Amino acid sequence: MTLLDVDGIDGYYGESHIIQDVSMTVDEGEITALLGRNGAGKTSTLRCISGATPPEVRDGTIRFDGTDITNQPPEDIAVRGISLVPEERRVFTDLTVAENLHLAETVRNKSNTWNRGLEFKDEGMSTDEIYEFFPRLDERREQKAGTLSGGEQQMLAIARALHQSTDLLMLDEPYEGLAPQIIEAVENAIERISENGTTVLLVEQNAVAAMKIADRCYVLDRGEVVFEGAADELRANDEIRDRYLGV
Ligand SMILES: Nc1ncnc2c1ncn2[C@@H]1O[C@H](COP(=O)(O)OP(=O)(O)OP(=O)(O)O)[C@@H](O)[C@H]1O
Repeated sequence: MTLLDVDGIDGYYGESHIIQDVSMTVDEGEITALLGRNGAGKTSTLRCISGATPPEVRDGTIRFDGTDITNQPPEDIAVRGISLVPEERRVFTDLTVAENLHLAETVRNKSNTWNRGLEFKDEGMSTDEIYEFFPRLDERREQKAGTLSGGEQQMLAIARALHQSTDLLMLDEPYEGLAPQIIEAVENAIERISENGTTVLLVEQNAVAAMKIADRCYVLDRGEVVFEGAADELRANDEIRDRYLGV
């Protein structure tokens, strides 16, 4: 079943037409990867979906679970079950792991009442569930987030997102700046999240790593979709990989 349906969107930063007629679907239970070089428009596409502005969507439709969410405020989209872990990870470096998680939980509970009567339809993961899911974070509860490794910080950022009820988890370049063996740990975490029933939209420049765990892939170039297909098809397509991904 299609969970997210992006249908011919055009996204603009002021007069710059950056996202050009982009269509993609994300099926429930799958890991979908959105790939492309630096500046291809991956982050901008995620921002359109999450309701962050800019860019502004001037044409086309974004439907989540059948509902039109195009250009809705980000908090209205979040309560429907879409969670975004942005590229910059946004953990509070001076706070401990436990404090970071506590803060995420507090914000979730508050936004239930703040959101003009809108409510998350389910609870997110509890702190205990999160520690079960990420044993590394459990071991480092009292450690300041700023002293964690890059991979651990990424896991903490993902854990914070899962504190809100999440049907679709969108990850913006989770492997950026991580050493290969750490990438593997984050990969494993994403796979377990997927097996646990959460649909994943993974944005990555590291196409090789993303193709390993993705079911379907989209490749963007200059704000346009230039390939869509199964991860195996992309792996077998030397031309597209060479031309748009450099791998
Ligand atoms: N706030 C902004 N105002 C104007 N142009 C922007 C803005 N943010 C991004 N762009 C432009 O939009 C295009 C796509 O950028 P985007 O960040 O979406 O690409 P990306 O594929 O995510 O690349 P990266 O890996 O560098 O994040 C780029 O040409 C960029 O310069």
